[in-house]
Amino acid sequence: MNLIGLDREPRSGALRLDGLTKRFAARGESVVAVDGVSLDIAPGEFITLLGPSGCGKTTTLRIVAGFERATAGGVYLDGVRIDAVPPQQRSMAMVFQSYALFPHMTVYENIAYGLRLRDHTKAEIAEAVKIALTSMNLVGKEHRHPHELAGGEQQRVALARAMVVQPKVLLFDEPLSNLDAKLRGAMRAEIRRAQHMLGITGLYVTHDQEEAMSMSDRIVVMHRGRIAQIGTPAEIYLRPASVFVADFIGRANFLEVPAEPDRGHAIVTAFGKKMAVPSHPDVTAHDTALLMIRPEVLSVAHASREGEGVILNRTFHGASVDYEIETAGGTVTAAVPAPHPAVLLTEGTPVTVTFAPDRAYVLPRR
Ligand SMILES: Nc1ncnc2c1ncn2[C@@H]1O[C@H](COP(=O)(O)OP(=O)(O)OP(=O)(O)O)[C@@H](O)[C@H]1O
Repeated sequence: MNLIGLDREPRSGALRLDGLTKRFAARGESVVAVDGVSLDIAPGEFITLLGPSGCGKTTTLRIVAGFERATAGGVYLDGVRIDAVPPQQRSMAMVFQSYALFPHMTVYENIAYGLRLRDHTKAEIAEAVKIALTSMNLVGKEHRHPHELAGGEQQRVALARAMVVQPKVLLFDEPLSNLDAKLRGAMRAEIRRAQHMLGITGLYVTHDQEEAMSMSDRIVVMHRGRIAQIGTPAEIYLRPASVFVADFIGRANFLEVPAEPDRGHAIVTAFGKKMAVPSHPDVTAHDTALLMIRPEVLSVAHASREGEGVILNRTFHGASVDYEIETAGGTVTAAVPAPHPAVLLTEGTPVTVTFAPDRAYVLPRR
């Protein structure tokens, strides 16, 4: 998208959060919403703040946008501290869950709004809006008002309006929560495509782990105002820094096992077999640790004699089947690709339970 205002240097948009802390006074009590958050975001990177309700992600985003002032710490854009810069002068644009479109303006006027506030000719604006309309698949809708559009279309207008002014940073506050699941999937891809094409840095807030995983270059998992882990989606999913992260990102079985550390691995016994499993560095000798096995990592097969477990329950999901299995180490869930109906295992079936050790992970119990 070749929009106007491409006068900024191509690799700008480096964002630094340095020890951000935010305290709110609520009913005579002090609430620490954000607690020493430090983060470096590279130009053009797409970062997601992910965490449960109340973990401080929205407050962090609002501080970056300038809607909220940090109690301590600072925000830097391309090395310049911007805490005192008003929101509209930060070279950032925000996309909200509620779309926040101007209801009395047409699609065209909504998208053109930010450009009209700047020094652009009518022809430049028309050209930029046309490109934005095309790229967001809104051609033919330019004369409609927001209430004449579907939710997904409204969000595309909001996105076009934010991008057309060529900000250095795009901020997203749960922008897809009001859309149905299928549309959400399509919009994730559209947001990523547009953000990548324009090379704009993206900071995205969500509590939806699947959304974070499918969109982000890196995910920042937050817990009680602090960063619990920063990493690529794969790092966070496969090598979580804590039980909290493992549990929050997707589903996980946790088996309590004695563990002996051994060069980045831990020697554990699971389902009657001794094995070396990749291990968190904080697992120490003689620890009782937690062996994390994602449900899709477990293989289940009918045992001709006594197996490692017995099927307690089966849930058919279409593409996969969940089996709840009682084992000596506790009840585990296995998610296996849906087989031919004749091969579905039934309750009470004795089964063997196996997994590839390098697809599991040992965490300290803490
Ligand atoms: N204006 C405010 N006054 C008092 N407390 C606030 C204010 N804004 C947020 N908080 C508190 O700060 C904490 C973090 O809130 P925040 O909205 O940042 O979390 P969140 O992770 O975005 O949650 P959600 O997904 O529910 O929006 C919460 O305990 C919240 O109640």
